[in-house]
Amino acid sequence: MSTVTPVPGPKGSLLLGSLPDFRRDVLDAYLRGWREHGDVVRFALGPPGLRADVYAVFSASGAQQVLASRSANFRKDNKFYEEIRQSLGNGLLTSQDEDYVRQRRLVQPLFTRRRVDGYADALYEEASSVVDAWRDAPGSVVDLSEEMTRFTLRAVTRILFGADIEAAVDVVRRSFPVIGAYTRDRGTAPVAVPRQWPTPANRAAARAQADLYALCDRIIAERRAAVTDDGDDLLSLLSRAASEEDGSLDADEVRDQVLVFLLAGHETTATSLTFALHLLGHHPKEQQRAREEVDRVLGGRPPVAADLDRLPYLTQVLKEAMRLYPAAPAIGREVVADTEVDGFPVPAGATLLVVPWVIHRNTRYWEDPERFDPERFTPEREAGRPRYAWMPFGGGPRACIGQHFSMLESVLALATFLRAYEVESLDTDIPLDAGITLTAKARARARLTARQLP
Ligand code: HEM
Repeated sequence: MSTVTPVPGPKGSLLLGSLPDFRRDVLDAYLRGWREHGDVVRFALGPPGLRADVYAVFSASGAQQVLASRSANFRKDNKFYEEIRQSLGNGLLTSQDEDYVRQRRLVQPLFTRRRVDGYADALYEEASSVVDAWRDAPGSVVDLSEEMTRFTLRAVTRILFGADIEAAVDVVRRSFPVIGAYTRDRGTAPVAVPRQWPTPANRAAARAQADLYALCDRIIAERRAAVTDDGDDLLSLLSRAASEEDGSLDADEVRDQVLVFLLAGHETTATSLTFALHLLGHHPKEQQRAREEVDRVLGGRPPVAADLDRLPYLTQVLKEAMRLYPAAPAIGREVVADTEVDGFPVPAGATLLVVPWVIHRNTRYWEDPERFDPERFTPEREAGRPRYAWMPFGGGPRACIGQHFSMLESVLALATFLRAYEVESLDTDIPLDAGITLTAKARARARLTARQLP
């Protein structure tokens, strides 16, 4: 007979279980769950009779089992992914089975290391135009979150879609937060009213979705009008696949793909960059060390892809920022066969969350976890830690396709920014929003002081 222990967890309120805690501050609810109950925790959400169990995994070994070694037992069939599918379509992030295999095979060539390294010039140009624009910032103060969102969105539309659509910034900034909050709320609600009902939340989400679809259609149409079919960016690749006779991609799939890459390709990296700069702006010593490395390695020349390996301290800073602020704070799955995670039983049909927000703070791997300390990522110290103790990009067969793109973009951008400015953060404790991704809920202001370029 098996001797597995039932999964512990908070009782929560009599009426709604842990749902009010999740609604109030889900990141805090995860952390408290881990502190009080351990590495695998069961949260009961909703009123008795409609209560849904959500299993949360807070250990590196558990994450590895769910995402990699036992990944066949966990699918993207959970409510949260279903909500994303409803809002953003069936692109590479949400698709499964044959659709997924076909889509991934199609876009994979654009994300090989060599190919991504070829985007370095464009990334540097976009980062330089941010640096130029900052010279006119009123009072030399900027909101890092707004600046980084604009930067990453411009970079992704230019590189992946060959488009320069300034209007995209407004539409995306207005629409994605609405979809994010809506997805999170419906994803945890015991019962959600049908999307077609004219409630204020449904109407706002439908409007946001329509605006995003219109934006994607416009990106696709403008691109079609502008070029022949020999482009080699994502949009050209998708359009060619759509016009092939075997119908390997239909028009909706092209739009869904554009939408997913628009979201996944910018908001996440914007969060990493925002918090990397925000943290450096509070830690002048670390900032100075990173800048000295940049000056030493680059001198006066623009950064190139090979500099990623030559800027180890800056990369450590970025990794530490991504540890403290993982852009995907929880990664959801549905359990499809009774199985065990870290020795605890999880039943088929349950929702399961792998939670980098907590794994990145688990004291089993991280001493004094709330402290900003890039030294944690020296090669020696990294080698002493389990692979999944740091996992902002997920892992296993569904790991992030944009990992190298994002790291290259962030390091080149940080090098470009730090070379031109000293950064002083003016806000502490930026409130966070954990919708589809983790974002700053308030401004993260920084005062910039221009430097004499070396
Ligand atoms: C800091 C930056 C980023 C973070 C933290 C991040 C995080 C993640 C995570 C955790 C997953 C796995 C989700 C799951 O297993 O359910 C994922 C998947 C994905 N990411 Fe990223 N991502 C980042 C940047 C990017 C960029 C720059 C792109 C595109 C250019 C991108 C595109 C995607 C796509 C398409 C998937 C789905 C991949 C698949 O299932 O095959 N991401 N990302």
